Amino acid sequence: MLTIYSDDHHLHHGKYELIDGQLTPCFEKPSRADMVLARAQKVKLGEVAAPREFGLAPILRVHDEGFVHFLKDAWTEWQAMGRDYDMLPFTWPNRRLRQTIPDCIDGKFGYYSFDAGVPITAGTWQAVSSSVNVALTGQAELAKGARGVFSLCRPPGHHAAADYMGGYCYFNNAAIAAQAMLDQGASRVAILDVDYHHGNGTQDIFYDRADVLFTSIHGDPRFEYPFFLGYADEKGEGVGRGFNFNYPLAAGSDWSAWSLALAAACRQIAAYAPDALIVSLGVDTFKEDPISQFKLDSPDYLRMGEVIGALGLQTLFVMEGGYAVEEIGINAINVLQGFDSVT
Ligand SMILES: NCCCCCC(=O)NO
Ligand SMILES: [Zn+2]
Repeated sequence: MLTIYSDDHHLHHGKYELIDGQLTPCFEKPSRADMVLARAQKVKLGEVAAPREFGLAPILRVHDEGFVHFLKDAWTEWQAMGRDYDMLPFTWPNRRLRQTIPDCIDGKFGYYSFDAGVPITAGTWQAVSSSVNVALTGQAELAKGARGVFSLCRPPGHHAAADYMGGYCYFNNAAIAAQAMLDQGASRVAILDVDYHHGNGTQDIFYDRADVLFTSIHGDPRFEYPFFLGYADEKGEGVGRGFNFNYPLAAGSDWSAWSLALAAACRQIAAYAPDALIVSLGVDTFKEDPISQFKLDSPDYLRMGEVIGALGLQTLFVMEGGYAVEEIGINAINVLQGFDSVT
């Protein structure tokens, strides 16, 4: 399987995130993608190609213009205030507060984010732009007829909605790739989000649409981030009703429980008969993941890939989460090898 990868992800390395009441060294760090790339090369998964440049147009097909330009100019504006350390938001427009965009960068950052998991640094803009180009180059390769392509995106994207970032995500790589497929003539695209966390951003982007089916298997939001989306009763709205399926699972879920949800999601995907499938590939479902509470083991990822491959769909895998750095490469590439093993 072809892998699309850019070294530009090294330009984004936040120092701290606010989690569990403490400023904590970022779990979302460059070594994650380095380990996945190393594993792909070690097992000779296939060619590794650099991304092509697609510019802002495909990003603006998904994200709000004000949001995009905030992200583009943020670091410069931050530095102009004499701040040479990472940006982090610290206040958000909650219920009954004005949904207005302040002039002050701290207010703007709060308006365009939903948690304190999105440090912005000098290199963040370049890194997130390249991460989108990695997804779009993968989509372009799929459009040439490839059965499966791996877009090794970093930073990840599935928590990012049209006008807010969060959970280590800035631009929604998978959503931008899905929209590109539709803009190039696809009628229906299915997204399967296997990350441990609900893809609230992806769901939000396509929630009122029938041309993208969103399915997600994740930690139950009653106990797990992102808490405020990802419940089973979220089915879509308007013409999008019936095209959103959430499979929240209890803490401690292992392959026996997780695979049942995967089978259910695959039944929905097969019935939808999409032109292509995008998999938001997070492997923070791993039993040793430091911030997650599922119990999948490395061999389970081979089986995951086999089940996805059995759908018989052209598939773009877009890297999302996974923080057990020693095993992230094995687990992510196991999915792709499992997919490739299905003929
Ligand atoms: N800072 C709270 C947890 C962020 C989760 C990031 C992730 O892996 N999402 O899939
Ligand atoms: Zn995750």
